Amino acid sequence: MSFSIKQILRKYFIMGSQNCNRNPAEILEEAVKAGITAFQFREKGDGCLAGEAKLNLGKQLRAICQRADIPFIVNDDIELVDLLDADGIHVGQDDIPVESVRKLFPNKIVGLSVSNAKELAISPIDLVDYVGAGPIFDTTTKLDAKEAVGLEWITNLRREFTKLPIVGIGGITTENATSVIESGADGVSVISAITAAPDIKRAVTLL
Ligand SMILES: Cc1ncc(COP(=O)(O)OP(=O)(O)O)c(N)n1
Ligand SMILES: Cc1ncsc1CCOP(=O)(O)O
Ligand SMILES: [Mg+2]
Repeated sequence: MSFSIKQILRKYFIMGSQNCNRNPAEILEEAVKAGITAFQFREKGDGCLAGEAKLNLGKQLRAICQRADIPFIVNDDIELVDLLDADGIHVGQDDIPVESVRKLFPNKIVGLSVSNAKELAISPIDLVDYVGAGPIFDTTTKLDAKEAVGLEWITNLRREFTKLPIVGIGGITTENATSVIESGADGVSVISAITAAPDIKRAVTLL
């Protein structure tokens, strides 16, 4: 894979079966064809799969990304990284510490959620490949999401870290995606803007 992290973050699609009202593999295929630049397998929340069913879906989605040469990132689940030969892992502030993740996977993409200055102060930014900043806007997709922090959070992060790869997350739509990039993010990460889109090709193109 020869992409830079900033290119990978451009149109970063996140999804699990709980986000899909039809076959997740079909949705991912359409999103890949439409031009997403990375995918995160996030099987989490009400109605999500577990155990073998989760692994099997992961294998299916991993294969789609492999064929299209799109980076495949696993959310939270350390064990799945090797089982699915993922390109990376995304963790949050309450997940396995970044120091351990980096030790386990010295050569994989590691992403960390950072939602505010307090979290930033305790985050080993030098150990991660990118930061997921948000929720920028209100979202109903993640029930335990923190309060929306607004575009200002992206502006602040960019001012402090001129070179750090940053992706915005939370409530990002085809209408507000430009404002996230204009505030200094390298890309947008979305769930419902793609999974709930009546026309995935159009949604990804607009993003
Ligand atoms: C790109 C990106 N940014 C942030 C998150 C949120 O991670 P986290 O805070 O650990 O919450 P969960 O997704 O695990 O519920 C993310 N997944 N991806
Ligand atoms: C996983 C996650 N982390 C912070 S907000 C969020 C959900 C994003 O979903 P949507 O793009 O539908 O608002
Ligand atoms: Mg997490």
